[in-house]
Amino acid sequence: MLTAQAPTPADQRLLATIAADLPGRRWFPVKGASADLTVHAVVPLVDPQGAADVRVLLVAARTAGTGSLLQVPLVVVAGDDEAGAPLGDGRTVLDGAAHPAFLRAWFAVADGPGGAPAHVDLTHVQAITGEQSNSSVVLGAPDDPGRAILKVVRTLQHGENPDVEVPRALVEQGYTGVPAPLAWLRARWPDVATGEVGAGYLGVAAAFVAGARDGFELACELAGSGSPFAAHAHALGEATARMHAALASAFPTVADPDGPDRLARALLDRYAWARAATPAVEPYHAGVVRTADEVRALRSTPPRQRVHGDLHLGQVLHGPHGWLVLDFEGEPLAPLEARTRPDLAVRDVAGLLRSFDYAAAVGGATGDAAQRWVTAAREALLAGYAQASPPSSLEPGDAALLTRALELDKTLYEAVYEARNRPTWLPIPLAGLDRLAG
Ligand SMILES: Nc1ncnc2c1ncn2[C@@H]1O[C@H](COP(=O)(O)OP(=O)(O)O)[C@@H](O)[C@H]1O
Ligand SMILES: O=P(O)(O)O[C@H]1O[C@H](CO)[C@@H](O[C@H]2O[C@H](CO)[C@@H](O)[C@H](O)[C@H]2O)[C@H](O)[C@H]1O
Repeated sequence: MLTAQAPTPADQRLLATIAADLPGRRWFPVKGASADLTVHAVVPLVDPQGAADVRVLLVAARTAGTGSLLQVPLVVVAGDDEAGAPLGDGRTVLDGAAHPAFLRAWFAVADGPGGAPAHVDLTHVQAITGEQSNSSVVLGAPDDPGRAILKVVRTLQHGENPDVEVPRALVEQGYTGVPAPLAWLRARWPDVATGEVGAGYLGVAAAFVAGARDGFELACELAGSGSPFAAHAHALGEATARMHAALASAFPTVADPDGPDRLARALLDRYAWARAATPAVEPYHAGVVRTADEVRALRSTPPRQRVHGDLHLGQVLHGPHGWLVLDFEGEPLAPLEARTRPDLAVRDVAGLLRSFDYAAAVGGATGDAAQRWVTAAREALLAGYAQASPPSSLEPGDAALLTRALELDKTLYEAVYEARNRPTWLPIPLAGLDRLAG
């Protein structure tokens, strides 16, 4: 495992050169607030070919109320390059995430069964440009059967990375609904607030699924053209049920006698967290309290188990053999401990249901047509999930209340996510709050 080093004045100068560019990047976690950026540490990666100078900066980003540690891989090359920023000394600094020198350096020290993919052409790289919180790069030429995709984690945390731990456990179970992890890179660095040194993941590479479509792009396209998504949604419901069964056999499940009370409190806490982050949720307070009261009156909730934690259409791929699930990191805005805790499986179903609202809105469906598209997709997803799950211990009315409460919980989270990351998308969760708690 690598150990981060103290930054040099040259690293602070590198950051100063690119700092103005960072807040505009999709992965930058706090939009619209002025962030104080400093290089906290540097991970020593070296290009084995010595073709360029690789600098992986761990940048502390502080704004009023939040603080993050961001991974910013850079490559410094001699001469001019219009893709980068001149350093004023005849050299240029480039974004490293998709640069062959960074990728060679990364794989030279990564762990895992595919740690040194001699068969993958690291000069043939393509950065993914979708709606993502991290930076993913596809490695290898289109006809290369050993293609991989490397995810460079942008917001770093100490601890296990569920995106490595969970797919590995599922693959060991013989489950085929996730791309197999091939390589991962860990490092030690001091915590920004306490200085305590801990270890965390900088990135993970997985087998690339060729010929697959991002579920969100597919759903937006179908919603926009007025084409149904119901058959896909039914299959996605079935795939989600199979994923939950595999997770329940790979990780412990726990009965939760205090489930209704715990969930009611969690919903109220979520509201308080969201209200502190954005005043836009204020009008829904009474609706949240009402739902929490209904949840508290439930007789029981199902046992808790390991779940995906942030399942939505952007986390699933529609491939030649059906749906595959990605990105087991849970909600990026939540602390790691909360993201790995056993939880209600129906939370993932609620996440997917929310996604249909997003796909209709972003895909451009409007009015009654949008409403019909969303309703058909919702019903099909729930039917597919129920069909492939063991019989529920809940009365149908209680199951519907649980799903609605978890949808409301997710929508409050989304309001914060959008306020921070994509303020122009905030109306999507606010419309959801109107429906669920208006
Ligand atoms: N194994 C894979 N094969 C093909 N495409 C993938 C694979 N993993 C991720 N992708 C694509 O990359 C996108 C981002 O991946 P994801 O793990 O969701 O990253 P993030 O944490 O940044 O949201 C996905 O939406 C998908 O389109
Ligand atoms: O995919 P991530 O783990 O980065 O998840 C975060 O970002 C998602 C957006 O990229 C966000 O999802 C929201 O937008 C999606 C469309 O872009 C939509 O499909 C989801 O339903 C909606 O929640 C997710 O909440 C956030 O944690």
